Amino acid sequence: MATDNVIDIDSVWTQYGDIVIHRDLTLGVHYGEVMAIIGGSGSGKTTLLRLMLGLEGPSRGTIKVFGVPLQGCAAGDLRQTRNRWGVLFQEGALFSALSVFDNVALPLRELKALPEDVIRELVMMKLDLVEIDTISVNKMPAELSGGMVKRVALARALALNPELLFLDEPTAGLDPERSHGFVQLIESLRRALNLTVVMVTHDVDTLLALSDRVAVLANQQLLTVGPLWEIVQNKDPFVQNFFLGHGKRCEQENIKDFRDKMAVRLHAA
Ligand SMILES: Nc1ncnc2c1ncn2[C@@H]1O[C@H](COP(=O)(O)OP(=O)(O)OP(=O)(O)O)[C@@H](O)[C@H]1O
Repeated sequence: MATDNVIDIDSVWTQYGDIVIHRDLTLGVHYGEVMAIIGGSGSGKTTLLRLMLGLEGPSRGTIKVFGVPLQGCAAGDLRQTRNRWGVLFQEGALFSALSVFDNVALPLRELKALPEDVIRELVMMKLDLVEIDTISVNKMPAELSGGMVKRVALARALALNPELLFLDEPTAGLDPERSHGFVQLIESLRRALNLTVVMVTHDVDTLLALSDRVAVLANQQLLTVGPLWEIVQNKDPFVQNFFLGHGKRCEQENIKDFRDKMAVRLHAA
């Protein structure tokens, strides 16, 4: 059945031995939205991300990305589908033995279809997008600040012009100023590149700045999903604790942000 979703998670169970991590979880990610996933430690956020990336299979249920079921599809279809998304792993996860340039070039070289001069042009374009200057192109990851590592990793995630971007704790390890700058960069790029974004985060400021909807995982299930201003009104103790002291701010700022986003979309339509 055709849906308006980029990702369809349908009745998914994840189990390790007797331990159930996800119990009958169903969630759809709409085209063009930023879906944030929150939940307590061990609630299964990273595992859910790994399921959406096809790095693990569920014990039961199905996961489709761009309408392609990740389990049981032909290897070629899976490869093609993977080329339509980019991933920013926690801590950047750059290859320490490769320069900035080679890290970003890697997904392009893996296509085995592009000449080196085209790869050079594309890499420089992506590095420019994430505001990395030409002086840093030949640096090794160990020579970069935490903020630069994130931006290079973002350039690599965008190397193949993805339609879908996965972010795992995008601002973890950054000080508030760098975190704010990085969130602004993601927001401007996702608008400019028309991206659908799925992100796992613990950070309320990141949620406020980026999320259209928030999915809350608790007790092995999807507790609730909706826009932030609606989520903060949920009386579940995890939700109340998560937004402790931020509730009113989330409601006020997010309602305003929600209106702004709607105005942009209505204007664009
Ligand atoms: N391969 C595995 N084998 C056994 N247990 C696993 C495996 N992968 C994850 N788990 C368990 O699944 C649970 C959920 O882990 P997950 O990393 O998804 O949680 P999380 O919500 O991302 O937590 P955190 O916020 O602390 O990173 C944890 O109890 C973890 O120990």
